[in-house]
Amino acid sequence: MDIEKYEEDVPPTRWENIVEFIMFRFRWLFVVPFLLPLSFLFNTVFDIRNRLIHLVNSAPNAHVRKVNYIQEQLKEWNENGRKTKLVNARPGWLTMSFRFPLYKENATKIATDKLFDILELDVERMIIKVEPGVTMGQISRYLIPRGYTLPVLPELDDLTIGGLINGCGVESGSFRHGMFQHICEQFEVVMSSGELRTVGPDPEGNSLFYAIPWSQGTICFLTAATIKIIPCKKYVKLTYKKTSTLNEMCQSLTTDSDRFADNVDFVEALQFDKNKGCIMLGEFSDGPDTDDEVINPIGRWYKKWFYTHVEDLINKRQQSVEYIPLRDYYHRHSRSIFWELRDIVPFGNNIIFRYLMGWLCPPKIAFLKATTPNVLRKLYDRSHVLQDMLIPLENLEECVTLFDEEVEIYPLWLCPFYLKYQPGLMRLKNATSKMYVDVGAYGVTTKKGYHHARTTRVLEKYVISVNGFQMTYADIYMPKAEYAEMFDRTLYDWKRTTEGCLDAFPDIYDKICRNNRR
Ligand SMILES: Cc1cc2nc3c(=O)[nH]c(=O)nc-3n(C[C@H](O)[C@H](O)[C@H](O)COP(=O)(O)OP(=O)(O)OC[C@H]3O[C@@H](n4cnc5c(N)ncnc54)[C@H](O)[C@@H]3O)c2cc1C
Ligand SMILES: NC(=O)C1=CN([C@@H]2O[C@H](COP(=O)(O)OP(=O)(O)OC[C@H]3O[C@@H](n4cnc5c(N)ncnc54)[C@H](OP(=O)(O)O)[C@@H]3O)[C@@H](O)[C@H]2O)C=CC1
Ligand SMILES: CC(C)=CCC[C@@H](C)[C@H]1CC[C@H]2C3=C(CC[C@]12C)[C@@]1(C)CC[C@H](O)C[C@@H]1CC3
Repeated sequence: MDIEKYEEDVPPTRWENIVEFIMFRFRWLFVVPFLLPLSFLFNTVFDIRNRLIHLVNSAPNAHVRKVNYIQEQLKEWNENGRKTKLVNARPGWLTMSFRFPLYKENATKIATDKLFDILELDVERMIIKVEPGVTMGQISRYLIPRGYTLPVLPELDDLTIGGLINGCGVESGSFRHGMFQHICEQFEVVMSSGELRTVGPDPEGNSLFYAIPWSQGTICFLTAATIKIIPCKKYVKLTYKKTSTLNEMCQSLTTDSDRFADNVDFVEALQFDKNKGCIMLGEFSDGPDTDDEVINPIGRWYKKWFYTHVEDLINKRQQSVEYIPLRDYYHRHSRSIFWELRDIVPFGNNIIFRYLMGWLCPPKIAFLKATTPNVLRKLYDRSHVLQDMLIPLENLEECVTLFDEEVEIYPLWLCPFYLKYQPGLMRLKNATSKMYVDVGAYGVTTKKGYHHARTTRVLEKYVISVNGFQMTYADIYMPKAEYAEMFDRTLYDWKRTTEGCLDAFPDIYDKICRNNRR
């Protein structure tokens, strides 16, 4: 029996329960009048700034200066005797996870957060070179009007290149192209010595190239990444297919996740309860061929939240087809922050609210994070689930059944991705590339018997047993030895030893474990 004690074991007093309830139900009183306008203002100003930078093309010159500054910081740290650990300066409230890093408190903060510009687009080599602070929203806004896109472009606007490479990234193009790390061609990095290096999959330097993904900035600082681009079209022709049993979902998703299929560019599924689900197959398209076909610009402010639209469609028909503007498709889960906004602004999907205030949505995730009151954090600590488990597709049925038994949060996000056999932390144990699926559970659970830490441990143990991986932005309770069972540390440890990282950076486990995050 698991007898470990956790913070969440102390039950809230009656008074705390009442305050939590009020804060949870009425948080919108702060979010709607304050955070929505602030988010809108911030996004507008940042967008104007980016357009100006592109116009004057100052980013490449500024990049050299910014990298020099990082090197100077590291030189000084070396001269001072390498006494502290190194971390990125990006403040905790800006990052895409629920937690704040405690490990940054006494560390030396290196200024990678000043690097947030697009450096170069080369359509002959079909690559884009970007700084690590560039976000998915910035990239899609820049590339799509020029006729290109990233093969894997994760949905939330504020995810950064640095986070998706040093953490990980997955999206509906992943069934064909793999994870975010698999579309990267080169990394420009600064080592703890201050040395600037460019590494790629070619034999010279490839071990460093393969060691960086998932390493959470514990080997070197990423200062730029060169990423593959592909041509795109104006629309995605999206076919929604209802599934009526879990078994049907698993069978169909397996058949549909065919990375060699000519007419499928995106695969994603939503499971709405134990039985009902929807598989969505997307294809790049120039638009409808006939007048009967529907264009649905789902990103517009007055449109229903995407996941509710999907559920409505499958409640009416077994199969439907729509044409969605490409950028609207990529950011389909942004407006409702997957399904998190329903708890924060409960009337956010109401038609009147959408028409009047929808254009201000969504609130910036970073602002929500920075302003989460402590009382609410306690409630979230006890009953908010935020987990992405990456498991072989063949285990999907038992995994969803386990999620249903343990957390019972719907919709569940199901995103198949191709996992290449490659060196690095995500190395496959049986040396064969195969189709995996991300099972994502986001939201507050009311499941009886749910215990934030113990339930997560149950899920973690299951994931290890099927050679799966847990996304490291989420709460991780497994001990270090289990982490080393889940992830292959061979290359990582070798690189850390030979590149002088041991005294320079925290160990990866010390960055991701629950104890070192608030
Ligand atoms: C591109 C690249 C370049 C590299 N270059 C170098 C280099 O130049 N120099 C260097 O030192 N390292 C290098 N490494 C790191 C290298 O992966 C590690 O040093 C690793 O320990 C080498 O082990 P291996 O390849 O023999 O076994 P692996 O391929 O790591 O072993 C596969 C699995 O078998 C197990 N295993 C291996 N041998 C045994 C055994 N005898 N008994 C039981 N289990 C076993 C391992 O634990 C592992 O789970 C490089 C790695 C990469 C990816
Ligand atoms: N669809 C998807 O795939 C989604 C993914 N996510 C997760 O969110 C995270 C990304 O969020 P984001 O806010 O962008 O990133 P974060 O700032 O959270 O960074 C994630 C990790 O990467 C490290 N890192 C970031 N930039 C650099 C750099 N330039 N050099 C070295 N290390 C770096 C950070 O180090 P340090 O701790 O020192 O700051 C941190 O450990 C990822 O972990 C991803 O898995 C979340 C939602 C959706
Ligand atoms: C698609 C994948 C792989 C992951 C999606 C994860 C997101 C749903 C979460 C990442 C950061 C989370 C935060 C919140 C909701 C869920 C995420 C966006 C909050 C906005 C929830 C409310 C809190 O007060 C603040 C949280 C900040 C982080």
